[in-house]
Amino acid sequence: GHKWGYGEEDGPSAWHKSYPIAQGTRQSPINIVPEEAVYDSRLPAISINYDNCTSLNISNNGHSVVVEFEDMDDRSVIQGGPLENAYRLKQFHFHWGGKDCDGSEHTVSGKTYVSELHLVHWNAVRYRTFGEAAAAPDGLAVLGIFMEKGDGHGDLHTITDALYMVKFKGSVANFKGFNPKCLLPSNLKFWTYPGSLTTPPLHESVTWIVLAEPIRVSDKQMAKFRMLLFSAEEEEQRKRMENNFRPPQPLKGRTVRASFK
Ligand SMILES: CCN[C@H]1CN(CCOCC)S(=O)(=O)c2sc(S(N)(=O)=O)cc21
Ligand SMILES: [Zn+2]
Repeated sequence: GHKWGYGEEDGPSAWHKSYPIAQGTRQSPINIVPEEAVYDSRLPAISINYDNCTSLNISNNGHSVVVEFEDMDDRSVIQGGPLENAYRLKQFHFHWGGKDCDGSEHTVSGKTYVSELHLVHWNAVRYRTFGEAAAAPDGLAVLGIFMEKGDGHGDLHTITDALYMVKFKGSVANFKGFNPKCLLPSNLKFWTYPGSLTTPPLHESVTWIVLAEPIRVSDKQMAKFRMLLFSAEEEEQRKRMENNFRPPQPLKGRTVRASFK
C-alpha cells in the first residue's frame, strides 16, 4: 500500500488523498460523550477467552509495536457484548503520544489518555481469511483499553521489557506464551459503536468495544515505548515512534451504546 505516517506531510490530515474512505460515515476513533451514550440493558457482558499459548511474536511495523497470535482455531476469542458470534484474536498493538498530554485515539468528553491498547479480533465464522474480514462491515472487533499515567502495571512490563528487541521498523522477535488477558482492567463495562480501522486502509469493518476503566502505565514504561523508532536500521534519519494516533473523527449520526448506566 501507499506510504503513510503520522508526520506533517503523510499524517492523518493527508490520508484521504490515498484513502478517500477517510471521509466516510463510520470512521474511527471518536470522542465518546458518556451522557450521550445510550444505555442498552440487553447488551450481554463481554466474554474473553484467551489461551496461554497462542502468542507468536512481537514486531515493529513502522507504525506501532504489534504482538501477533496464532489464529487458525478458536483458542483465543472474544464474544458477547454487541458481537453475534466469536471473533478470533489476531494481534494487539498500541498508540501513544510524545508527552503525557495526549496519545490515545478515542477520547472521553475530550479527555485524552497517554496511550491506548487495541486488541484486534476477526470474524472467522463468516470469513475465511483475516484479510477478507478486515474489509467486511462485520469483519473485525477491536477491544480498546485506555492507559493512564500511574504506577507501573504488573504485567505490562513483560511487553515494555521486550521493546528493545524491536527498536527498528521491520524487526521481529519471538514472544511466545504471553496471555493478554493479564492486561485487562478489573471492570469490563464498555461503550460500543460501528467504526473503522484508525490507520490506512481505514476499512469501515470494525465493531468497536471501548472499556471505560483504564489500566495504568508508568513513566518508565512510557519512556520505553518512546524509544522505539518509525525508521528502519539502515535509514539515515532516526525518527522516534511517538504520536502515532489518529484524532477523533465525526460521529455522523452514529449511536454509541453503553453496557452500563
Ligand atoms: C499499520 C496497519 N494497521 C492496520 C493493519 N490491519 C488492517 C489491514 O489488514 C489487512 C490485511 S489490522 O486489522 O491489524 C489493524 S487494526 C487497526 S486499529 N488501530 O483500528 O485497531 C489498524 C490496523
Ligand atoms: Zn490501533
